[in-house]
Amino acid sequence: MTHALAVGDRASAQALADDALGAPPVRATGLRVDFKGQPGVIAGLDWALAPGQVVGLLGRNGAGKTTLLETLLGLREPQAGEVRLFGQPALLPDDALRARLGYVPQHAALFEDFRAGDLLRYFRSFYPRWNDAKVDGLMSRWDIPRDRRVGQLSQGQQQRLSIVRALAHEPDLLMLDEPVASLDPAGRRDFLRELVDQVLDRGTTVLFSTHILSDLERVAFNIAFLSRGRIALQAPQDVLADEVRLLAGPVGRLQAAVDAHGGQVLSRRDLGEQPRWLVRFAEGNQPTADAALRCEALNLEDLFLELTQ
Ligand SMILES: Nc1ncnc2c1ncn2[C@@H]1O[C@H](COP(=O)(O)OP(=O)(O)OP(=O)(O)O)[C@@H](O)[C@H]1O
Repeated sequence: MTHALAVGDRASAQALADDALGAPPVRATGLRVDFKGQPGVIAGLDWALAPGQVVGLLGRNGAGKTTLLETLLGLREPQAGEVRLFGQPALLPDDALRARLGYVPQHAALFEDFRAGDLLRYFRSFYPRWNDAKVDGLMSRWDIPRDRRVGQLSQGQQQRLSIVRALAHEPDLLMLDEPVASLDPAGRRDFLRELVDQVLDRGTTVLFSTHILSDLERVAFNIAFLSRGRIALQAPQDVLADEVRLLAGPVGRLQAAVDAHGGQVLSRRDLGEQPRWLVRFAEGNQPTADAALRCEALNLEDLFLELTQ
């Protein structure tokens, strides 16, 4: 007879296994966040990020991306479940763990009256490590005047400053909430290059939310789709392109194709003129289209629309 493990048991069993293998940067177990009148914004999420992974988090407005990032970082207490960062409870970080974390919130509550340079000096005092050369390089490359008050910087400059602040102490885990929303295309490209460098140089684990799919398409990030409080799908982009197909045709044909090719149905719309299912097949094992069955690969935007409806 098997027994379902309670979340607490599962979390501690997982913690033991993590300790044996080296704890991952992020491990969420049975995570649940409810808001008044809105239960299940995060709905029993089990998720982990591997060291050095760079994950783009996608989801519609209100899907819960900010809530998820805040909860993963221990800034918001979940109604159920647990988050561990490098094996430590996210809600009880010690100074050493704090120094390993970097966060760029969606609306940076930067100190408006501080001059940009003073703000960085202030944050510098909190961290055992601070890369002055990186800060100087980014401040001049990104054109942020050090002597201007933060409140007088443009939105894009404030966002850049927030990114500089988060990169300066060389965190091992970096979470960014729509970090490029106010950046121009050149700034976005430069930011992405910086992220990639950070990962290549230091093996930083990065999780960032974004709505700008074209940026993701340019870099081979791992993509995670948040929908209905869970990660509906996560894979590197090339794997998504190779393995995920939209099938359209009569339900019987769709089921037959899934059965014959061992597909995993990710979403299905059976109503309407032509039912269509989004299905993941092992590489090289996709059904072929015929007169009764349409079978097509999707670009990131179409995949987003199908998965996050
Ligand atoms: N403090 C709060 N109190 C009540 N409801 C909240 C609170 N914060 C978020 N919510 C609700 O939880 C849901 C998820 O919000 P969240 O900001 O996490 O979404 P998001 O995916 O980051 O959205 P966006 O893409 O628009 O930034 C929304 O419906 C929002 O109204």
